[in-house]
Amino acid sequence: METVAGSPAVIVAIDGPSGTGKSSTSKAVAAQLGLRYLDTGAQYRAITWWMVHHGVDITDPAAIAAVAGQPEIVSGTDPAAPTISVDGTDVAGPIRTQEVTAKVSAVSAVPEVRTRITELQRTIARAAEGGIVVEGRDIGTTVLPDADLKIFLTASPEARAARRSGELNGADVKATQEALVKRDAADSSRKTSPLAKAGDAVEVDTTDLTLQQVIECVVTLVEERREGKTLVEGKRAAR
Ligand SMILES: Nc1ncnc2c1ncn2[C@@H]1O[C@H](COP(=O)(O)OP(=O)(O)OP(=O)(O)O)[C@@H](O)[C@H]1O
Ligand SMILES: Nc1ccn([C@@H]2O[C@H](COP(=O)(O)O)[C@@H](O)[C@H]2O)c(=O)n1
Repeated sequence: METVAGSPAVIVAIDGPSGTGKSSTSKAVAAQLGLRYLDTGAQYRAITWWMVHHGVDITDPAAIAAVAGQPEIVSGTDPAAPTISVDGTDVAGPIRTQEVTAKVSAVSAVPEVRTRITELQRTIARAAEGGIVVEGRDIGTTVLPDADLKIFLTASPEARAARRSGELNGADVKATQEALVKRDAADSSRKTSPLAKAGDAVEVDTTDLTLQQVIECVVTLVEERREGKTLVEGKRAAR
């Protein structure tokens, strides 16, 4: 399978805790290299929004599991304009509220929710003929264990909180840090596909890097992987 530009298709998995730069990096890398882009956190937020909107008790995993198959979640994978809708409603704004952010870890820990969303993610990745960058928490470990390249982004909690509070117009950095550390702890300690670095992932600590430096680092890693694939395919063709 080849991309429009003639390069082999690549599947890139980017995981890491909150605020490490997964979305910003993944979007930019995908746009630069002509790949599709999937924000899997947006899908978990979308199903959480649906649960809240339908009055499902978020503290009751059985209640969440019973309706996990109902919402129809559609993700648009253009890195220049990613979209997310639930049952035909554009939820790009509502999924970013404090309420959804506070509840998403509980909903995403329910195994029935993960099975449903993981299937959706694999279907989207399979359909991306030219390749895709998929970002989340369990992409390299569970969703796409055969990805061509796995990256695990990290950054100190202080750096991540400063980035996030900048986004929230100078919100209290300490409170922001506590909230993201709490969410990471919940995501890392759940039983089903927790936030974790895959054994074969390349770890990039972004604490002291600018976003542009991280993007360049990941673009280089993808290009190297593509060159490797071209060599392997060339050898196969020559046999
Ligand atoms: N290396 C960096 N240096 C400074 N700011 C950065 C860097 N990387 C990302 N940012 C900024 O930090 C904020 C969080 O980045 P981003 O949303 O990409 O993180 P994330 O890992 O996807 O977070 P989440 O998992 O919570 O969605 C954004 O405002 C982004 O512009
Ligand atoms: N692969 C993933 C991606 C996300 N989650 C859960 O969704 C939450 C929101 O993610 P953001 O990237 O939008 O911050 C996250 O805290 C996880 O609970 C997940 O479980 N698996």
